[in-house]
Amino acid sequence: MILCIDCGNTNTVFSIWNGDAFIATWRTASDHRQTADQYYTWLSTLMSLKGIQADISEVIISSTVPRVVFNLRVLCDRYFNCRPLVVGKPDCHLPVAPRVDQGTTVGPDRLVNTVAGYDRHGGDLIVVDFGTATTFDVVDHDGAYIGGVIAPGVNTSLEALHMAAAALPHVDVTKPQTAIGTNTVACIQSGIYWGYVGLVEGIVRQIRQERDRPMSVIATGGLAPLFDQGTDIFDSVEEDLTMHGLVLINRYNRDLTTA
Ligand SMILES: Nc1ncnc2c1ncn2[C@@H]1O[C@H](COP(=O)(O)OP(=O)(O)O)[C@@H](O)[C@H]1O
Ligand SMILES: CC(C)(COP(=O)(O)O)[C@@H](O)C(=O)NCCC(=O)O
Ligand SMILES: [K+]
Repeated sequence: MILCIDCGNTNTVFSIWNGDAFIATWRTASDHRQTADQYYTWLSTLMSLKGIQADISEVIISSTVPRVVFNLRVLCDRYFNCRPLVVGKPDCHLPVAPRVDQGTTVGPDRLVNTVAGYDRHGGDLIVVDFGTATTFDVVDHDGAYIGGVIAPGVNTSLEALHMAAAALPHVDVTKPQTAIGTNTVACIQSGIYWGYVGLVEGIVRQIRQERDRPMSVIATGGLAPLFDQGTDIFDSVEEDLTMHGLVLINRYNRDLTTA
């Protein structure tokens, strides 16, 4: 079985691929202080609760938090007796190289989303990922990542507003029925929700204008389904997109070494 790990700035998601399907997915807060032993205790408990035998033979990691990778490597070495494939490292190959400014490091999550999106939809694609940051990845006709957009994430913006304004509480993001809020919480929720709907629609419009061709738009990340309710800009919402990309990249690299 393959263990796929997607570490974002807020959450780290572990999924187990049995060769045909993901048989389990678990989430923990991203924290570089979490040790290999802590990961394993947590993971093995959840696995035994689901009755999953621990025959993990391969691990692939995408991490937007570089410091987390060290302990994840120790986890693989100590408990799964394998060397993980880490997206973005020189020994992890991608089907198509990104075309960006020389010296730029593209977030591994964005590279993985590109591979997954291209596999499912073909080229000329925009992938919107609602994470700690809201990112837009532009995928060329041949599957290359050619750049995109990084905007503050929905919860990141809410937190910044709460921190900066003495009288504004922390609120949870939901879809308000109306744009006009009649109390403070409703006003903030409207600003965030309809503000992000406008941000996504505006950026997609701008990208399409620059590319001057039809482009599909797919959304992923924890908050994608909520925002999908307020716009018809998305052709699909795919919560498993990053995990799907990790499986593809793992297979691609395995095929290269056995070829
Ligand atoms: N289903 C959900 N409902 C509400 N908030 C969510 C949900 N899933 C994720 N979030 C929030 O969205 C933000 C981004 O989460 P996530 O996609 O895990 O980010 P990252 O990949 O950057 O770690 C976080 O603040 C998280 O708490
Ligand atoms: C933009 C990101 C912070 C998004 O990370 P996330 O919201 O998934 O935690 C991450 O992809 C990153 O650190 N990127 C490096 C710069 C770039 O992609 O151009
Ligand atoms: K992400």
